[in-house]
Order: sequence, then C-alpha cells, then structure tokens
Amino acid sequence: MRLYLASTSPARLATLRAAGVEPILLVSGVDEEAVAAAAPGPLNGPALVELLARAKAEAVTDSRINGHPIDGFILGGDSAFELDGQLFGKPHEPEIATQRWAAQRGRTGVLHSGHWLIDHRGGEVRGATGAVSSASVTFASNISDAEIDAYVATGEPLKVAGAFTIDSLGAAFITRIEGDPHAVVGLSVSLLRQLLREFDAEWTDLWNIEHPGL
Ligand SMILES: Nc1nc2c(ncn2[C@@H]2O[C@H](COP(=O)(O)OP(=O)(O)OP(=O)(O)O)[C@@H](O)[C@H]2O)c(=O)[nH]1
Repeated sequence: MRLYLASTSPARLATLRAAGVEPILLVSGVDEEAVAAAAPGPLNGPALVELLARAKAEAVTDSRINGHPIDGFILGGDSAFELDGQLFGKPHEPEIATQRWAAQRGRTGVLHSGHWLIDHRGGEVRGATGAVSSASVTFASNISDAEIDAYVATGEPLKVAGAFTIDSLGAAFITRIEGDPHAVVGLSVSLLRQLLREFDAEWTDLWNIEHPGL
C-alpha cells in the first residue's frame, strides 16, 4: 500500500520516514492565499489548515505516475500558528520573524496542523477524510534580542509556520509542548493512523520493509 504526500515540507517527509513510511512525493502547487481568500467567511485556525490541506490533496488526485493513476492514499497537510487569536504562517522576511519572536517570547501559542486523506486506491477517489491536530507551544521568557537576531540570521525561522521549530535550531527556545509534538512539526502520524482506520486500512501496511527501525 502506498502513501502519496502532496507536500514540499521537508519536515513532513522526515516525520513519515522516521515513522517507517517512504511516501511518493507530489507537488500540489496550491496558491494558499487564494484558497483562503475564496473561503465563504473568516476561518479559525483549525478550519483554515484543514481547508488548505484538503486543497493540496485534491490538487494532485489526477496526477499520473509513469502514466498510471495514483493507486494508494493521498495526504495533504498545512500548518499555522495561533497567538492571541491571530494566525501566522511562515514569516518569509527577517524583520517579520524578529517581530514574531519579540511578541511570542515568554508566551504560549497553538500550532494547528491540518490533514486531508484521500482513498485513491484502484486509481479513483473512493473516499476522503480530514482532521486537525493542535499542540500548545511555550517559549522561554528570557530569550534575549541577541538570541532572536542570531536565530533569525540562520534563516530557519523564515520558512516555517510560527517562525520556530521544535526539532531543530528553535528547540533551545521552546520550554513546553502540550499535545502531539508531530502536530507541531507538521504531520501527526498518530492522527494519520486513525484516519487510515476510517478506510479499514492499517498504518503498518504502509511501513517500508527496508526500514531498519532504531
Ligand atoms: N522541522 C519543523 N518544521 C516545522 C515546524 N513547525 C512548522 N514547520 C514547517 O512549516 C511549514 C508550514 O508551511 P505549510 O504551508 O504547512 O507547508 P509547506 O512547507 O509550505 O509545504 P506544502 O505542504 O507543500 O505547502 C511546514 O513545512 C512545516 O513542516 C517545526 O517545529 N519543525
């Protein structure tokens, strides 16, 4: 059984690989801002990330691999960081990342990750389901401006939702996580296992037999 990941996220790929699944990668090319703008009304964090995850998964359903339709499960994902009721994606610019860190140090926000799974076994859409996994993230209160400048200068915070990572350079500045850490990184494998069960599919059937485990 194969999983097709409609994402360019290095972290989603690394999370699946570490959990024993080697996905086939597809690029959705979705214009996230356009999809969000076309929504009928204002969206809260969970609704936004599920909408975008769905758009990414649905964008690749007609892809053909070596001339053949997709035969397996298609997964789309999206993540956003919520602080004081505001939603944040990637900062992209150093100045914005710096502002974000000045605002979030010592605070607790929530990272929402949306998942959309399409059962495309046999080369056609047989069903679809989605869910969101959220986790709260607390930042150290004594982060200095110099530390923020040094972290922003690495470039890492520019390309991740919320301008931080929990599993890389940002880890030193995160003091507490409540919820699934994988949801923070961008893909909750425990949630994905549950979603597969909705189609009577087993997570362990996705394991790549060459995966050595630890
Ligand atoms: N490694 C790591 N990445 C994170 C963390 N938090 C957020 N991210 C990444 O931030 C990115 C959020 O942007 P998204 O729009 O969801 O995904 P993307 O990277 O643009 O990739 P697409 O799925 O192709 O849109 C994702 O790649 C997440 O994996 C974290 O704590 N660790």
